[in-house]
Amino acid sequence: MEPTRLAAEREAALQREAASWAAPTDPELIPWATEAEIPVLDLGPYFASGKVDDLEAVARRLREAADATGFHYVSNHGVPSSLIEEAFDAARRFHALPAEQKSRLAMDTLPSKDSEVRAGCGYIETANRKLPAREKANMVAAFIVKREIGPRDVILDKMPWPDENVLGDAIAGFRATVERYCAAMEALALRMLPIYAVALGLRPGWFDAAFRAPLFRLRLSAYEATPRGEYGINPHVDTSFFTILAPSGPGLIVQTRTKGNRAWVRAPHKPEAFVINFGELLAQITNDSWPATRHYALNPAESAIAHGCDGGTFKHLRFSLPFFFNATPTYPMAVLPTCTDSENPPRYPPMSYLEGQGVAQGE
Ligand SMILES: O=C(O)CCC(=O)C(=O)O
Ligand SMILES: [Fe+2]
Repeated sequence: MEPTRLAAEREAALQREAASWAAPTDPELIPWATEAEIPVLDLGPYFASGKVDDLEAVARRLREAADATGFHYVSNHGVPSSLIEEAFDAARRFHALPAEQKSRLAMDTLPSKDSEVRAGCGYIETANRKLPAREKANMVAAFIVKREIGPRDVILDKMPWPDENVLGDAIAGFRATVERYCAAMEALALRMLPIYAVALGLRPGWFDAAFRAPLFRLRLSAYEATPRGEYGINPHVDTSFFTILAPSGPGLIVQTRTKGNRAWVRAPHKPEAFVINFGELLAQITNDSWPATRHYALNPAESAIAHGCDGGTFKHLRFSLPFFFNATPTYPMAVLPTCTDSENPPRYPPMSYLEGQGVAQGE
């Protein structure tokens, strides 16, 4: 079957499957994850020394996390907390702009000459049915930019940035901050690749060739208090290789699969750490041995206030900054040699992100 058809069919199958995930909208019904269920990988020792022993130690932890639950945090990642705060502040200032200004940057109304380059970028308002497209609305607003070096030349310059000349102080420095945050996230993602390679039984530089011109997408999301019975963002898996997520407060719910038993748990908020979600591209090359993380989010502001906490730094709004990280979008990604054998043949033909997950993402 043609790879793109295959990918489209996979997305359709995934949507059907997602409809059957029993994901409670009331966070009170969901237990908090234990430390064992969601391990924190300390990147500090390996990043500081660059030594093989430290690489192998953190890779072992990753392997355990992947086998046990398929989800983890990273701490001592080297991204300054001041930059993360600035990025949250940029998100806050963007979402505080007048609705009329934001609607000029709306994802589906951008000029057609840029529509291919800007597919999936720009502003989506709250109560949208995009990303993911599901029956229930996503009670989240977002501003999305991406960078894709390659034939389509999707550079940050071509993103629908708010006009700082027109909007003045309210948004001054926004683009510079977002670009600095993207650069820091990309550098972190690239530094994490050897850990992923070693955890998968490969040499540290295994992923270098596939990630020469990585595609990334950054989303600045704002969740108002999620009404009862609704989702902030519907249950889904990310299309990425992995996603590095910074939430401003609690509200992320993930499905663990401890000893094969799937269970929804509330991910505790760890301001000093990033959350890492495995995406579909990683699932593809691991022959589904590292499945994409099922997750959703809501802003439990009301329940947080009832429990004597103000819902995070930003009171009633919850912000999150997911950085979706991918290989070079045209690079054919084959199932890894360590994830297949004669009894477990590859489930997927070599397929680039653009031929595969990118189809469902509307690239
Ligand atoms: O806001 C969150 O914690 C998760 C967001 C998310 O899953 C996404 O945007 O893909
Ligand atoms: Fe996600």
